Amino acid sequence: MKPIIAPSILAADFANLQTEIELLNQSAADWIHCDIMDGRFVPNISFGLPVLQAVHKHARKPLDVHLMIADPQLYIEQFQKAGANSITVHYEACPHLHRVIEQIKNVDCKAGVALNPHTPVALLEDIINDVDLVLIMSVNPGFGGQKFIPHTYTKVAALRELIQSKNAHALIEVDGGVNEETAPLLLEQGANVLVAGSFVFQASDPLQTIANLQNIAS
Ligand SMILES: O=C(CO)[C@@H](O)[C@H](O)COP(=O)(O)O
Repeated sequence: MKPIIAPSILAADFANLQTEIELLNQSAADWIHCDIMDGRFVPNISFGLPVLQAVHKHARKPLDVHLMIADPQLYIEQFQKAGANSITVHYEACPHLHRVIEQIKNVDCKAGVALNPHTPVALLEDIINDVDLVLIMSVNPGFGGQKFIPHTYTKVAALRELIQSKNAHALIEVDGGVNEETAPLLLEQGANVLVAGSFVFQASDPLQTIANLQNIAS
């Protein structure tokens, strides 16, 4: 099966965001990945609700919202209203993760949980049947254009095993340093969704780059 490709607009030209969204509309991208950073959970600030609303006005693909924020439970309804189709919160930011996942589902969004590079997949054992996707960070969250952490391959394989052993249906999404070298190996280990920022937006031909990612045989 072809992977789901979710270009991350963190790497887009924010001064020409409408043009960048139109480009993704014309591309083979399946989702548009939106990275929300608050300067608290991660040491960077990206954009928030008004920008997401603006993106939603032009986007013709589902918005995959990745909340890299502290206290995400306070903002779930607002992000859904701003246009999110899926909302992913960090395991490390949610002492009451099950409750937040329910909150996301109650507003009819797909619910995801993200793991930082140091957080083991095994910690998801008791929540894996409740989530629609698991996002494995393959860089430390906060910045685009970082070097891929190779241990991610093992984590993807471990997550695939966990999902199979629990008869769960969560998608495996990988985010950070995805490119033509890392993508085929990630798919081999069982990844279903590839997030790519700089690899897409810094390419000379972003449309072809997205199509190539989607056509990698796993
Ligand atoms: O969440 C993040 C960074 O925290 C990612 O979505 C990055 O935006 C991916 O960027 P590249 O590594 O593909 O440039």
